[in-house]
Amino acid sequence: QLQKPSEFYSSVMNMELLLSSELAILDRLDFFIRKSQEKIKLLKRERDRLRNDVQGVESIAYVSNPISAFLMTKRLLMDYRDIDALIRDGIGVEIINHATVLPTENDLQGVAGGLSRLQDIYRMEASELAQGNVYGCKLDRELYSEECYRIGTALVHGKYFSNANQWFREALHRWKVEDHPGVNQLWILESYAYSLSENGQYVDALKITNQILKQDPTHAGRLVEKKTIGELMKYLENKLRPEVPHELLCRGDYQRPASETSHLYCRYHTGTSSFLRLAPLKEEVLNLDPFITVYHDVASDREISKLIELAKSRISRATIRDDGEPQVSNARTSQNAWLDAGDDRVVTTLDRRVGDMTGGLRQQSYEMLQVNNYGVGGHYVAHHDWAMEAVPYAGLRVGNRIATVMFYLSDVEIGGATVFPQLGLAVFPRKGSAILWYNLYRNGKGDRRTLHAACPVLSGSKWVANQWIHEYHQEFVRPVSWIRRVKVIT
Ligand SMILES: O=C(O)CCC(=O)C(=O)O
Ligand SMILES: [Fe+2]
Repeated sequence: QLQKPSEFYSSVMNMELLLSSELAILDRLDFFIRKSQEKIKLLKRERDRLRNDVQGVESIAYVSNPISAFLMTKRLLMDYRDIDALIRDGIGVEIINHATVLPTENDLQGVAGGLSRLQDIYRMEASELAQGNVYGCKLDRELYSEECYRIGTALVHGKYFSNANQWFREALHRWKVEDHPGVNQLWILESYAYSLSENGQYVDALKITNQILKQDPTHAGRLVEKKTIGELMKYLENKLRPEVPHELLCRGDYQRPASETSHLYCRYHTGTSSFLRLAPLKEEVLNLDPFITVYHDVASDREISKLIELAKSRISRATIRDDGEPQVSNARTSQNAWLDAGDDRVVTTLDRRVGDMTGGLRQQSYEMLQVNNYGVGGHYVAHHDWAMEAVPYAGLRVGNRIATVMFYLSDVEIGGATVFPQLGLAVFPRKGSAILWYNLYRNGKGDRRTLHAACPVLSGSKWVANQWIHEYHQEFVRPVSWIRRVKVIT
C-alpha cells in the first residue's frame, strides 16, 4: 500500500490524488444511496402490510379474539424486531474510511495562503474570482455565498485579513440574492467584524457589529467570545484609529491633515529652572494628545562623542522581552550599552537636561541611559515602551515607564525614522535633538497611541540614547488624575 502523503497543497501531483479520492467517495455515496433506496422500499412494503392488520379494527373485539391477539403478540415480538434490526443494520458502506486520502486543516490553510498571495501579486479581486474568473481559466460556475465565507474564514485563520474582508463582502452580496444560502448571514457578519477589527478597520468593524446586534441582540456573547468586541472596546477606550501603514511613514510619504497639525507650535521653553532662563530649550510640539515634543540642540557634539565612546567599550546585541526573559529577536536588530552617572559626568549632565525637558520629573526613577546603535537594515518593530504586566518592571520597583526621552546621537543619511503609526507621525533623526513623549495616561494606564517603531536604516549609522522615566517619585510633578490602587510590590 502506498504511503499517504502528509501534505497536499504544495504540489499539483498530490492535489490530483485528492481529486481521485473525491471521485471514489462519490462512487461509495452512490452505492450507499442505491442500497438505502432498496431498504426504504422494503421497509415501506412491510409497513403497509403491518398497518393493514390493525387499520380500523375495533379495540376490545380485536384483543379478545385469540387469533388476532396471538398475531399481534407475535408481530410485536418478532416482526418489529426484524424491522428494527433492518433499520439498525448499516448498509456496510463508510464513504470515508481509514484508506481514504484526505487533506488536513493545514492543506486548507495552505491553499488559502496561496490564493491570498495570488490576490496580492496579480491584483485579483474576490468579486472577480467569485464569478469564476481566475486569470484566464474560467470555472464553469460562480461561487456560492457559503464558499466565499469559507475562503474568508481560512484567510482569517492565516491572518490575511484584508483579503479575507473582500471575501466576506462578496459572501454578503451573494447571500442576499441566493434562494437557499448554505450559510447563516450572522456567521458571515460575525467573521467579517472580527477580521475588520484585526485589520485595524475599527470604524467599519463597529458598523458591522451594530448590524449584528440589531438583528440579534443576544449575539453580544459570541462577539465577546470571538474577541471582536474586546478589540473594539480597546479602540473606543483608547480612541485608536486605523494605523497609518508604517512603510509610508518610514519613507516620509505621509503628511497628517491640517486639522491635526494646525494646533502644533514651536517655542523657546524657559520652564521652571533658572538654567532654562539663560538657555531656553528649543521646543517643537509634534503632537498634543499624547504629548510628544522634540528639543533641538540639547546634546553637544562633544557630549555625544563621549557617550558613544563609553558605549563602544561595552556594547552588545539588544534584546526584547516578549514574555519574561530578554531574548535576541529579529524584531529588534541593534546593539546597546547601559551607562550611569558613575561612568562619566556627561551622563549626569544629560539627566539634568532630561529633568528640564520634563518639567522636573524626578531622577530617582530614571533607568540607566541606554545607548543604541543600529546597523544598515537595523530596526525595531512597533512596540510600546510601557509594560502590560500587572506589576510592570517588577525588578526595578518604580512602576511603569511614565515617559521616554530619546536623544538622537547621529544624523542618518537615509531611513531610520522613529514612527508612530497611530498618530501618523514620523520623526527623522537629527544629531543633538531629543524626542520626549508620555507613555501613560494620567491615571497610569498605558496609552496605546504611543505605539512606535524604528524604521530600518537605509544608509548611515544611527545612534540613539534612551532615558526612561518611571512613575514612582513623580506624584507631585505629574500627579495622577484620580486615585488608583497602586499594587504594592513585596
Ligand atoms: O530608535 C528609535 O528610533 C526608537 C527606539 C525605541 O523605540 C526603543 O529603543 O524603545
Ligand atoms: Fe521604544
